Amino acid sequence: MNESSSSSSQAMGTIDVDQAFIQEPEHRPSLSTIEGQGIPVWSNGAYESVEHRVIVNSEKERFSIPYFLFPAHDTEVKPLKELIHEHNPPKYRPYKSGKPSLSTIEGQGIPVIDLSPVTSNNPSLSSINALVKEIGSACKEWGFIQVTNHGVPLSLRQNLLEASKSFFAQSLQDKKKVSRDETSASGYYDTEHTKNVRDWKEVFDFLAKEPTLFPLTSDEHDDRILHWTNKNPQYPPHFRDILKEYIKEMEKLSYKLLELIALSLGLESKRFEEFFGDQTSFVRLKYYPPCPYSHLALGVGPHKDSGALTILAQDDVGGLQVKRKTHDQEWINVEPIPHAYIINLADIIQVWSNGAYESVEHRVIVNSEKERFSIPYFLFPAHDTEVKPLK
Ligand SMILES: O=C(O)CCC(=O)C(=O)O
Ligand SMILES: [Fe+2]
Repeated sequence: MNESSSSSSQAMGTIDVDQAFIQEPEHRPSLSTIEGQGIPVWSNGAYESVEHRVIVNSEKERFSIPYFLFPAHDTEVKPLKELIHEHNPPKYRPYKSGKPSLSTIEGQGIPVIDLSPVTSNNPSLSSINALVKEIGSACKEWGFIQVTNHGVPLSLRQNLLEASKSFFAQSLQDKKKVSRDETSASGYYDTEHTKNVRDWKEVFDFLAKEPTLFPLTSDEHDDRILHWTNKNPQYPPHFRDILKEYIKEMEKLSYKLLELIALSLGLESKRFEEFFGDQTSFVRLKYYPPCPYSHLALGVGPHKDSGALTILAQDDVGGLQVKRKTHDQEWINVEPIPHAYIINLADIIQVWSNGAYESVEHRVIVNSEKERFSIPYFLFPAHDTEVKPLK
């Protein structure tokens, strides 16, 4: 099914696997066994592999002896060219055979930092200094942090999560009433691609500032400015109010984080504030439907965030992975910690810090059974900020 027909006629949960969702081999989620890849690929999908299972018996034991026929490890598995023609274009991309290495590991390691020194009353100077140090090493070594005692009311986060679930549970037709369009970057869409591969997700974006000023073109001599406003879904009730309240909390938290990051770099605590007067930040509600092709698709392909930083709430399903910066470059699971926020440094902090703090590659794997919700807040400076290393 091609992309335009899938996006216009069906909700994502029911889409057939599509070339556009298939990840390059090196980006595929890890598999501990190979499934459905030999004959189905060679036959260009004419013969599909079939899901099967073994039930157990309460009284009898059972023995079986499968023989798993695998080709040589260096076989390039792709549809046979005799089976490809105009009416039957290739359905799979080539990949190397062999048992894929277990490419993700359980993730202890991503630092968890308690922000109470900057969220409680009357903190001591020494506790703030210790926190700044902790933030500095987490930024250098990981670029990803989980923070607790961040000051964002739990009830507000839960309300927004519930509102998000109600919104995405609507029919595609209803969601498309607030589709993103050329008049504003705000709204619903389900066709985002990361590095030319379509993500298995739906999103709803809501701008932090109304209007958000954005240049019409990227030409620096063109000073025509767009004034973006938000799409306002009628359902669920109070959606907009909850979003607005949540954004206020994200702003507060982001200013605290910017101060800590500035101090950890040896800068004045308010050094970054001037860039955020007319900020172009936005909150994104994300819905990852269960994916029957979880070994081929990703919720979000490997990428780095392009803003200053991202403050992310994830539910308890898991799926976010970070590429560890150390020599092994392993994908590490970012384990859900109830009520914590995940902070990741993005490209603009990397530039401001002159490379001291790098933005880090991450991705989201999908789950074959469970849906997942997450809420990133992308902190971006004003559109006319000239992003360069601070002198
Ligand atoms: O959903 C997530 O956990 C992370 C999403 C993400 O990385 C992004 O939207 O940039
Ligand atoms: Fe991201």
